[in-house]
Amino acid sequence: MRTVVIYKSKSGFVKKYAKWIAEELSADIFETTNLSIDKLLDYDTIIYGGGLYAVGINGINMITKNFSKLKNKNIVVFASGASPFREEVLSEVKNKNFNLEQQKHIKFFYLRGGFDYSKLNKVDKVLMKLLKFKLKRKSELTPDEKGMLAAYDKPVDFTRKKNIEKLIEYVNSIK
Ligand SMILES: Cc1cc2nc3c(=O)[nH]c(=O)nc-3n(C[C@H](O)[C@H](O)[C@H](O)COP(=O)(O)O)c2cc1C
Repeated sequence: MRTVVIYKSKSGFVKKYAKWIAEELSADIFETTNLSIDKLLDYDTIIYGGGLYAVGINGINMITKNFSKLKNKNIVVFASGASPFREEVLSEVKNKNFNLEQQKHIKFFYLRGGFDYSKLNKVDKVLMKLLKFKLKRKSELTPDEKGMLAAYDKPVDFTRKKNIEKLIEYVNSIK
């Protein structure tokens, strides 16, 4: 069975997971930039990884817009956000990014990434500055919000190789 890992990563967290996953599965790996959808047709299992940006999975259109071409494949998607894993977050992400048919077909995993303000592009820096401003004006902050504020000054990296175990187990089970 041929497996490919494709990913889109802004500051490197998703890239790190994508590399670990590809190594573990001896799979091919490509960044999605300039990658033609036809290239994916050579594979039986497609693993897509993208960062979470306002609950949207970065670049997921590549899978969802081409779903009719890909639905005879095993599709696995992982998203990496700065927030800790929570069931509610998982459902919110699935509902925002996939329609019902896609939710049934696509196996989804959340692999916690990190946050590094210094690596953001200009637009994301502005967006995150606005969020910082909003958080600073709140009278009470949740522990996650406090963590987020602290991360502006000191980058956080929650990527751990063990986080990929369930995804690897799943892919090996469909081989
Ligand atoms: C503009 C912006 C929006 C974000 N939105 C979310 C979010 O909705 N949920 C979350 O958990 N993390 C969010 N993050 C954090 C990123 O998902 C996190 O840094 C992720 O690890 C990025 O992976 P990448 O650098 O490989 O793209 C956001 C970051 C930025 C800059």
